[in-house]
Amino acid sequence: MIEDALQLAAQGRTLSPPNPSVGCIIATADGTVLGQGHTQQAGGPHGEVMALRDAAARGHSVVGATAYVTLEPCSHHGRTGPCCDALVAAGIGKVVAAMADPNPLVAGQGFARLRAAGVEVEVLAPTDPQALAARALNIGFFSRMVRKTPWVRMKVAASLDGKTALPNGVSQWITSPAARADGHAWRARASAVLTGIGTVLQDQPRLDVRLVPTPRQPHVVVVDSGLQTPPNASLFIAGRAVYIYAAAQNAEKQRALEAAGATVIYCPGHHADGTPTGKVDLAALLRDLGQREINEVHVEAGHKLNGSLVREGLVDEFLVYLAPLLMGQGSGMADFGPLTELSGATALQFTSIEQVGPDLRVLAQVQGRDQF
Ligand SMILES: NC(=O)C1=CN([C@@H]2O[C@H](COP(=O)(O)OP(=O)(O)OC[C@H]3O[C@@H](n4cnc5c(N)ncnc54)[C@H](OP(=O)(O)O)[C@@H]3O)[C@@H](O)[C@H]2O)C=CC1
Ligand SMILES: Nc1c(N[C@@H]2O[C@H](COP(=O)(O)O)[C@@H](O)[C@H]2O)[nH]c(=O)[nH]c1=O
Repeated sequence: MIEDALQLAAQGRTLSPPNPSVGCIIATADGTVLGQGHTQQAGGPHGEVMALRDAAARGHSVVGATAYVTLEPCSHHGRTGPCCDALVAAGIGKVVAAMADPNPLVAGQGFARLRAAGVEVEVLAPTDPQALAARALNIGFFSRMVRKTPWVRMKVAASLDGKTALPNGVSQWITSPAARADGHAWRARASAVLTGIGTVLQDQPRLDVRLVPTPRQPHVVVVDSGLQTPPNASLFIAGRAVYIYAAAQNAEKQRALEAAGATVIYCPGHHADGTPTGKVDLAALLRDLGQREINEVHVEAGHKLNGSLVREGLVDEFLVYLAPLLMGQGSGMADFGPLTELSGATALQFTSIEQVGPDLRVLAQVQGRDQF
């Protein structure tokens, strides 16, 4: 049942940010499903309430039934009322949860509230594969709650020899239409797509989700020290937030970009001795995005910004599409270093390798990054 609830939660993942997506199945002891649902858009009902409504719509009583949930039911008043109270009021007899909510404001209180109301509570062990899957599903939300910064996933489209652009800047297209559509599905689950001014000027990208259906477009974040983003750039799309992070103020350029719909944020970097770097402070940028309720950041940038993000230890996960091409000369994935010892290399752990069309999709996490 938790497996099915996880699938429901996955369906809500593009919809729910900044909330976590929770799947819920209400069933009898013999496994008959009475109702099911997943979290709707922010401000809308959570998975538990959707499942209770589904059961009511089907004419089922849920008194004494078991609710299988992918996350500890909430116990606080946020944009909606506490799910615990809704489950108790409906007469649910038992809750089986994949994991506790790591949000320090919630952790354990949902279970305590249910138990206090006489509901039996069972929680999977944190090492259970389904508990791990539940954590991965909402990793951006948990990151924001616990670390106060988003989960950063760097997407790269490269040739087999690791090149992301030719020396003249040309990079479209290295990967196949199937891999690009898959990339859009990953954009869709992110709260924001982050890029650098080099990519904006070279590619004129849109960085939206249009190759797969989506109920919501991610915001766009541009790292642009000198406010060089053209006000007529293709990434300005009606109704979508564009955040431009700059290192120095320029009132005239700021006005033009704000007129185009951007929010301009000054975020200058400093060397250890306090002198300005002239570049955007990337760690501060991520903290600021956390405060703006950004859960997952999907990076699609060139080798320079990618290099800074890796060098500063700000990347959690890599989503790399490898095309069956050799490009020889050109830009790599991330310019950092040079290292003199292999012990200084960023150690990763492959978490998934799949073929997408003619390309390979490799997912790798920086070792230890999900230990929070
Ligand atoms: N195959 C792929 O997956 C992709 C390929 N590309 C290709 O990459 C190329 C562009 O690469 P690139 O020029 O590196 O572009 P980037 O997108 O990496 O942007 C780099 C710029 O970001 C700005 N920046 C601001 N703060 C920082 C910081 N702290 N650290 C690093 N950079 C910072 C700098 O400009 P400033 O100082 O002015 O702010 C820098 O020049 C294009 O050819 C494009 O087609 C791009 C994306 C994906
Ligand atoms: N070249 C390359 C990619 N490049 C990325 O896609 C961006 C263009 O996005 P959009 O304007 O929304 O289509 C571009 O600026 C760069 O970030 N992506 C891929 O999946 N495969 C590829 O071969």
